[in-house]
Formats: sequence, structure tokens, C-alpha cells
Amino acid sequence: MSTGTEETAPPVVATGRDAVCTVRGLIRTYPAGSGARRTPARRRGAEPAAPPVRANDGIDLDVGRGELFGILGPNGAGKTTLVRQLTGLLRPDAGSIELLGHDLVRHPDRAARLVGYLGQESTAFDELTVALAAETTGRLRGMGAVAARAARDAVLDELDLGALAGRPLKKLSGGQRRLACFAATLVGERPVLVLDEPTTGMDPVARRAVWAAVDRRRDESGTTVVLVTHNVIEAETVLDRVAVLDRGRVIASDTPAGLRALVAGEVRLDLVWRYDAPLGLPAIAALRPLAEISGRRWTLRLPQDRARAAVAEVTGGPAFAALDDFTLAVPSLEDVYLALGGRGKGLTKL
Ligand SMILES: Nc1ncnc2c1ncn2[C@@H]1O[C@H](COP(=O)(O)OP(=O)(O)OP(=O)(O)O)[C@@H](O)[C@H]1O
Repeated sequence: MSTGTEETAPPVVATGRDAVCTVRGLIRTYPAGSGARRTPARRRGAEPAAPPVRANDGIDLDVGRGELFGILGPNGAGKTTLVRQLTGLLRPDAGSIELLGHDLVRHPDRAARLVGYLGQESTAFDELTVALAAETTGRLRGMGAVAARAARDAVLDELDLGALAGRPLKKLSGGQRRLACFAATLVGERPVLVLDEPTTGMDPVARRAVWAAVDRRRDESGTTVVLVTHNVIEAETVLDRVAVLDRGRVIASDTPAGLRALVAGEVRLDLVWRYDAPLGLPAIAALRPLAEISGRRWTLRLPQDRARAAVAEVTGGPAFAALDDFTLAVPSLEDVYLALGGRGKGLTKL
């Protein structure tokens, strides 16, 4: 696909090693009273202003060339704040960001030429049709009209969006709109893609199309991908490495397998009771202090031997009649997050 980006992208400066993105000591605080939900009443001082929020609190990251690098963390961990700085849309208070050899703190404008960014909310193109959104992105990225139309056709074809090409984005379902915005992000190929929860709301077919398109660009162009996600299963399947964020800090960074090895000796046992747990049974009462309780669900993270014994206790005796469901699973990145002391309720999006 001819994109014409070669004419518009700033030169890729050699970094001396295979790093595409190096972040050091990144700090970003939202000032007191800032945020979208600042009501007129609050502005008049009728309500106390919200305190300042340190959304990124000294973040270090190294993303290698061609990596699919994940940023995983619970709601409010600071993921979107981080990627908005990586894409030049938000200025850090302190710290450095080097992207393909460019200092993005001094030159945030350069990010637009290096990064294809799919944000969480993409409403800018809502009035446009799917085809026009893709073509307009190409034009905004400096492509000529012919090249932009060719790139549009190629990407709509690749993502099987031909049937929706003439529909305005605002009239599509959430998953369809997300796929259309992803398609537009790919036009005018950038060496780095930053995707903030790209597959939210998509059905499995669309999800597969997204990951196939990402893989193709990594294979053919060595594209580097930074992915923000809540989806632990997706993260474990697609990511090369992952940084786990909690309250604005990176609490771990490794391959998914390397992180899971931190809790390799454990298994997770989920018990769902029909009604109340049968606490009159001593074996069940003994498990209670070890369980994280959410309604009728008990989640236990136990050494393998202890988990085996617990399964025998709940399935072999009178407790079984009180049980609605149970599962035994190897640890996931969710368990790693909790074992590392993550203070959110977990990684699952609320
Ligand atoms: N514009 C803003 N003004 C004030 N506070 C903000 C603003 N944007 C984000 N925050 C706060 O900064 C913190 C980090 O928010 P951020 O959106 O970066 O988290 P996140 O990890 O992307 O969350 P989610 O997974 O829910 O999207 C949160 O406490 C949030 O409430």
C-alpha cells in the first residue's frame, strides 16, 4: 500500500539501541478541581473542588522495536494519561519521553507523524461515513488524494468493512464504530500504533480481524504496538511484554509468562454458593478467612496442595449440596496484579 508517509514523517533518529520508546520519571498531576464533571455549581464554589490527582507518578518504560507492549491496570490506574503523553496530546509535569529518537516533551507535535493513536473515545469523525473517516485520516496525515483513497479501500477491504463504508459512524453499533475507527487509525501507516482498548464492544470476528491486521503490520513493516487493556485473557494471548500499572506507578514489567511465574505455585479456586455459604461445616468455616468474598462467590488463591484438599472438602462432603458452581484455574495476570499488591479491586473493567 502506498501511503505517501515517507514524505511527511520526520526522520527516525538512531537511538543507539533497539528502543522505540523510552520513558523516564514521568509525572502528570491533574490540578485540583479539574476534570470533565466540573459542574456550574462547582465552578461557583457551591461544592468543594476535587483534590489534585497524581495520575502518573514516576513512570519508567522501555518499548522495543516491533514489540506488542501492553499497559494493564485497573480503572483509574493512569493508563490513558500515560498514552496521551506518548501521543503528544498531554504534557507531562516532569520526566522524559523519547520516541524513535525524538524528544516528545520538547516536541509533542512530532508524535502525530510517528504514532497512529486510537483513543478510548473517538467521536471526532462521528458525522463522517466509514469511508470518509478513513480517507480523511489519510489526507490529514499528508497523503495525496489518490493515495488516501487507495489506502482507504485497502483497509476497508482488509477489515471487511465494505458493507458499512457508506454509513455515518454515529449510526453504527459500538463494536462497528470501534472497528471503523481502528481502520482509520491504520491509514497512512505509522511506525508506532498506540491502541487504547481497541477491541471494546467487538464481537469475536471483529476482534480476530483487529489482531490479524496488527500482526500483518508487525510482520511486514516491523510496526511497534502499545496496547492499553483491561482484558487479561487478551493480554496473555497477544502481548510480548506488559507493564502493570497501579495508582500511577509501574508495579511490574515482564512477559506475561514471566509475570505469571511470580505466582506459579498457586492456583485459583472459585466457589459459587447457591445461597449462603454453609459456615456450620468446619471445613468451610476454615476456608472463609482465606477467601475474597463477592456476594455468593468466594475466590481463593492457594498453594496447589491446599487447593486440592479444599476441592476434596467442598465436593466430597455435605458442602457439595450448597454449591452452585466451582472452577479451579491456573493463575492469570489478574492474580499476579493482586499478588503484587495492586490496590484496585482487580483488572476487570467495571
Ligand atoms: N481530565 C482529568 N481531570 C482530573 N482528573 C483526571 C482527568 N483525567 C483522568 N483523571 C484522573 O486521573 C486518574 C487516572 O486516570 P486515567 O484515565 O489515566 O486512568 P485509566 O487507567 O486510563 O482508567 P480507565 O481504565 O478507567 O480508563 C484517575 O484518578 C482519574 O480520575
